[in-house]
Amino acid sequence: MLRSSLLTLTRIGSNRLMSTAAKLTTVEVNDKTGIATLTMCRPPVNGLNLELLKDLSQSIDEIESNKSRGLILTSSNPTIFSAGLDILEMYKPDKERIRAFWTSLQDVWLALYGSSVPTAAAINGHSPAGGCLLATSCEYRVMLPKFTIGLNETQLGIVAPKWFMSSFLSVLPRRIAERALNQGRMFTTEEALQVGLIDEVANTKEEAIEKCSAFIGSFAKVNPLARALTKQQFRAADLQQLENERVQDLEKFLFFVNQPAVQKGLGLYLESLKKKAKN
Ligand SMILES: CCCCC/C=C\CCC/C=C/CC(=O)SCCNC(=O)CCNC(=O)[C@H](O)C(C)(C)COP(=O)(O)OP(=O)(O)OC[C@H]1O[C@@H](n2cnc3c(N)ncnc32)[C@H](O)[C@@H]1OP(=O)(O)O
Repeated sequence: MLRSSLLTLTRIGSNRLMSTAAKLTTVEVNDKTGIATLTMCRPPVNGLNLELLKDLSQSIDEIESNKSRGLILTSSNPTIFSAGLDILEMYKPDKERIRAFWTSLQDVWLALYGSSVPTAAAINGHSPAGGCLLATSCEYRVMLPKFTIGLNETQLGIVAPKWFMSSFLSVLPRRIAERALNQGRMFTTEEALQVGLIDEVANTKEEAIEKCSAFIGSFAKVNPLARALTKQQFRAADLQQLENERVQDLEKFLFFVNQPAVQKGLGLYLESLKKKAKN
């Protein structure tokens, strides 16, 4: 398979480390637990661009087909889980590339939210927008203190599509989810724990991974097929909705993102990020 030819396999202690040639993600399988840790490593902020999304897709597929016992998603950056979609993909976009970009984001969501293996996110840094989408696509979340997480799209003058809302709603009560989305609210770790957006707090990345592993281990005595089918039944309606509307969803995104007012807003937001970075 093409994927195999892109992979290098290294052994670190009892762990197997698989990394893609471009190294935007690594997959490390713990030989004792059989759990795969999928790490995003795209400096400076794990912005989800086309290449990172393609890597994520391939890594999730790899983990599914290797029959790992579970998947833990995390980041190699010590303060940022993911800054969400790379705004440079949406600002003054290239016509063909932006289509591939959005289609890859749909692929990642379908693969992660619909994954047959237990999934958990070790959120070791800030996790706005697309970062929050990835975290809420997993079944369990452990976050480090003093970071923020949420769907802040309305703050940028953009709208979270229905399937972003599905992930959010699979975690939060409807009333809290609706208000937070309308406000574009970012929750601190403590607030996120209080509303149930995350499940646990850990003091270090290692501790977060241990807690994620313990969650995945809680299924050890459950029949894997029964567990996977039960999870998929819970998520089937959300997944089917995007499967049915993929093309319309892409066209809606392209129409929306190409509106002059949206382009202007994205340009101003990028400038503000760059100014902040300089100060
Ligand atoms: C009705 C139908 C609707 C249909 C659909 C319509 C619309 C589409 C919806 C699209 C959905 C989008 C979801 C998203 O994910 S949008 C992205 C949202 N992300 C953010 O708002 C995060 C912005 N970033 C930050 O808040 C911070 O950078 C941080 C992640 C908290 C990290 O802070 P810090 O460590 O201080 O780092 P800096 O801020 O200095 O950043 C370093 C560097 O990285 C650049 N950068 C940061 N985030 C992004 C990004 N998301 N995309 C591109 N670039 C980013 C930042 O500009 C700095 O760059 P320079 O070093 O070059 O200055």
